[in-house]
Order: sequence, then C-alpha cells, then structure tokens
Amino acid sequence: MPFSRDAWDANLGLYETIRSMPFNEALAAGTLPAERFQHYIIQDAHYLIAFGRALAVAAAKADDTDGIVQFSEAAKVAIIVERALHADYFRQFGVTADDFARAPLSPACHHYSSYLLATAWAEPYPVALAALLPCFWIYAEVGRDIHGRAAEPNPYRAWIDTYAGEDFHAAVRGVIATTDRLAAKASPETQGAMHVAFTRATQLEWMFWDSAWNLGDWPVR
Ligand SMILES: Cc1ncc(C[n+]2csc(CCO)c2C)c(N)n1
Repeated sequence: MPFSRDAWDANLGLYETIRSMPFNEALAAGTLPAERFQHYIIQDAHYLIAFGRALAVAAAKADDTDGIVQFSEAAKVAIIVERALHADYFRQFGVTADDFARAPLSPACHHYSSYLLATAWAEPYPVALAALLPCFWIYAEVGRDIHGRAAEPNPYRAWIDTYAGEDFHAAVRGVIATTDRLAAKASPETQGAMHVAFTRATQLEWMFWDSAWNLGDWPVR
C-alpha cells in the first residue's frame, strides 16, 4: 500500500475532526466573524513564509532534479500566496500594515512553523516531505469539502475557490506522488518517522485553525 493511503487512513479521525471544526463550519456557512478570519490571515502570512523556506530546504535535499524543480516551485507559490494575502485579503478584510507588524506569530503558528523548519533542516528528505504533505493535502480536502456545501453568497468565496481549484489539486497530487516514491524505497525506520511526521503536522493543522477560532495569543507578555 502506498505511504499516502496508509497515512490518510491512519489519520482519518483527525481529518474528520478538522473538517467539522467550528472555524471550517462557519467558513462554509459564510458566518465566520471577520475578527477570526483576520487573525487567521495574519497568522497565515507568517506561516507561509516559514512554509516557503521549509519547501526550499526540501528542494535542496531532493534526490533528483524533478524534486528540485517541484519544491522550489512550491516554495515560490507559497510566497506568491503570502503576497496575495497582503495585496487582496488584508485590504478586503481591513488588516493594515500596522496590524500585521504588531502581530507576532501566535503560539500555534510559532509551533507549526518551527516544527516544519526544524524537520526540513534536520531530518532526511522523505521525513521532511511527510511533514510538509498534510499542509497541502488537508487544504485540498477541506477546500473541496467546503466548496461543495458553501453558502452563497459567501465573503470567503475567493479562499474557498483557491483551495478547491484544479491548479492547487494538481500540485497536491504531485507532492503525494513524490512522497510515495520516496517512502517505497525508504527503510522501515524512515517509514516510521514519516508516519510520525505526517500525524504531527496534521495535529498542527488542527491547532492552527483552532487558534484562529479562539484568537490564540501568548498567555504572558
Ligand atoms: C496553515 C496552512 N496550512 C496549509 C496552507 C495551504 N497552502 C497555502 S499555499 C500552499 C502551497 C504552496 O506551494 C499550501 C499548501 C495554508 N495556507 N495554511
């Protein structure tokens, strides 16, 4: 069985918990309070920079030239998405440059960003990919799920369309294929580490949305 099928099946309960969490239910219904979406896009702008760096490290570790192209392209897309957040969503949802400058990474964002960067730098290439995969795959699944049931009109339509769109899904299929190819020739120990990384990153996806819903902040300053 390919790694991806195994990992998805093992984390199905976690995915179901993510799909039905209050943030995503409210996003689909179009009732998500603006304040919570503002928190989300500010943190996502921070996250996407770290995510882009982690992808660039994965590109540098790739075992073939296709991998270098695949992950350096993905790193570039992460920064393009981050810039689009600034150019479009920040303006649309009333987030100023000053709001962003004054908002440090939340604990959940800090944890997820640090985890991806540490894993990309310190772990073998297949384990780094297994940590990066949920970020792609869960957004593709959540995007399509919400797209299929979104209320119309919906202030979050552009966000939903991006992650339900074919361009994004094609990139996700590519990351799944590369991860499966590497898992197939990895040692049992590396395969085990890949499963641990996949589950950890899936938990961190949940924590990222939960933090936006609860306006997560540092308990002491
Ligand atoms: C917390 C968090 N997780 C996943 C994504 C999804 N995402 C955005 S851009 C991109 C691909 C970049 O090549 C992916 C997978 C997100 N935005 N925020």
